Amino acid sequence: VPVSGTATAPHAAALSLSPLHPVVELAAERLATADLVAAAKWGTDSPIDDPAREQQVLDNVAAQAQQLGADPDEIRTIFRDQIEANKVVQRGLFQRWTDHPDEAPTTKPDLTVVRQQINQITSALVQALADTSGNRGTFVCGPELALATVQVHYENHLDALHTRALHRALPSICRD
Ligand SMILES: O=C(O)C(=O)C[C@]1(C(=O)O)C=C[C@@H](O)C=C1
Repeated sequence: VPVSGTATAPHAAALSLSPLHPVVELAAERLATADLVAAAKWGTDSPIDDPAREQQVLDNVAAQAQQLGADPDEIRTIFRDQIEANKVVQRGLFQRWTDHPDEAPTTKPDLTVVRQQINQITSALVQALADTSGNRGTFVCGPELALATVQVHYENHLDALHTRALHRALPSICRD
């Protein structure tokens, strides 16, 4: 079944009824990195909130949007939500690890390496957003977003925390 025109997104091949599936899938993949970020920061002086890094992410996505002919301000707004959602997961995990120290991570990923991974997903997500610009402005955007969210939820076996965060990531995807 031919789906949306997102040949550049690696996961666009997934069978889906929703053209927004790649967008929601990449948002979920970006949220999955929050587990690694949290593990990298746990027990260190690095705070969950890093405004300088956020600025860097937002400036990068705006520049990429411009190159793709997408609206930089719209992409910035969408990524403010991706970042807030990422922090929902990080805070949730810190709380869990504080309450249950036996569940805390025993290995510490390198934050620099994790951020390179985030950069790749971020870039693929900007591309998917540019590819679906038309879809995101129609009256069926909401239903298509809801359908893709249900599908990604089941495909990725999201737990309650990541489900809550995914919903935090999506309010700015549809234009109206
Ligand atoms: O890179 C980090 O330190 C992260 O926590 C990830 C991230 C993001 O989503 O890009 C989220 C929160 C921080 O304030 C900065 C960036």
